[in-house]
Amino acid sequence: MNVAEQLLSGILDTLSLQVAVIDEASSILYVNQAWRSFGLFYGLQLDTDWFGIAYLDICKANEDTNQPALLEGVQQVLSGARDHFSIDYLCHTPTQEPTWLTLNLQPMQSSLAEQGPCFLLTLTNITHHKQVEDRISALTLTDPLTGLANRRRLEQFMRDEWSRAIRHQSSLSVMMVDADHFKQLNDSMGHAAGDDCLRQVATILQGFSNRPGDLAARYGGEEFVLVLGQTTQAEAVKIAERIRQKIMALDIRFAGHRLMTVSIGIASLGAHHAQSTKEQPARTQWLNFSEDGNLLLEQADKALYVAKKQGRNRVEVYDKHHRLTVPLSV
Ligand SMILES: Nc1nc2c(ncn2[C@@H]2O[C@H](COP(=O)(O)OP(=O)(O)OP(=O)(O)O)[C@@H](O)[C@H]2O)c(=O)[nH]1
Repeated sequence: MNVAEQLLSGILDTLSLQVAVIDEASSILYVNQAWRSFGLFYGLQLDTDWFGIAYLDICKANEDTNQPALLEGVQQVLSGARDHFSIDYLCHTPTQEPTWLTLNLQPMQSSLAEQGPCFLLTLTNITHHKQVEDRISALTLTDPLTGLANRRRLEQFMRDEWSRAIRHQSSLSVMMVDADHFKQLNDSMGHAAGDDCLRQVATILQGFSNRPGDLAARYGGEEFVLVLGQTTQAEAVKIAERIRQKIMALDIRFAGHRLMTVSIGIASLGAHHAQSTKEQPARTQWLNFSEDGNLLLEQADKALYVAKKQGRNRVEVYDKHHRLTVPLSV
């Protein structure tokens, strides 16, 4: 090795990036030290002979990399169908915490006379970057005051739960919970005490969001939403009553001796919304609901409005006061 070759080899072995060079048949021609070291996590020795092993075979033998998008991308670069391929994947080794890697593959500028075209393959550890991304994404979906889901998260969740309920023809209930006379509470106790009350209401709602299909969210101001998957209207009414009682039991008094209470509006998607007719069987009607979870939120809000009008500190359901007007697109 001349000086330049020694330096180059030193540079490649100093990189924390895993580097390999493969040929058109995906056979490995070279791996650097970081690549060998990562092999240790799979129980391989540092002096494992990688030369000649087909990289695509390694990918196919491993659950993390045996995915159509990855295999196809690699094959496309090797066949010249594309000039670059990159993919992120989660890598599980037997001895290490799961690691996120970015795979990059591209043809090299120079090729070896006897090997034909060569391709540079790099694997970059992006675990830290992914963790930060997850934290940021969690923050953008959380209400900072109460720690509940925020409106953006609620809207995502509603879309998913709505389509799940339609797909499985299961029930789904949504309740809108609004603190009564909260302006007065703020005015008499101060904004900080108001914030504390909102946190206490949030804790109670969170306590009723126990299953994967449930979500407690702050809708805005002193208004909250509780989504209850696979919950009928009758069940939701019972839960809402318990919530109303629990909030009264906090015994928060303001403006003289007024007790803090909440009004609750409920809307549900359930079998009774899709009664069959001669012309159209129930199933067809169900599937004809527009794919929009916002409908339930709007209906719950209307029921809440009725609860407020009827004197507050009460639970109202949407279809008790309104005929359902879900459009059936026939
Ligand atoms: N402390 C506190 N108050 C808030 C927050 N967000 C909204 N509010 C207050 O909540 C009050 C809501 O007042 P209104 O919309 O008039 O409703 P209300 O007084 O509860 O009356 P009803 O809903 O009709 O019973 C306003 O005074 C807002 O300033 C918050 O994050 N913290």
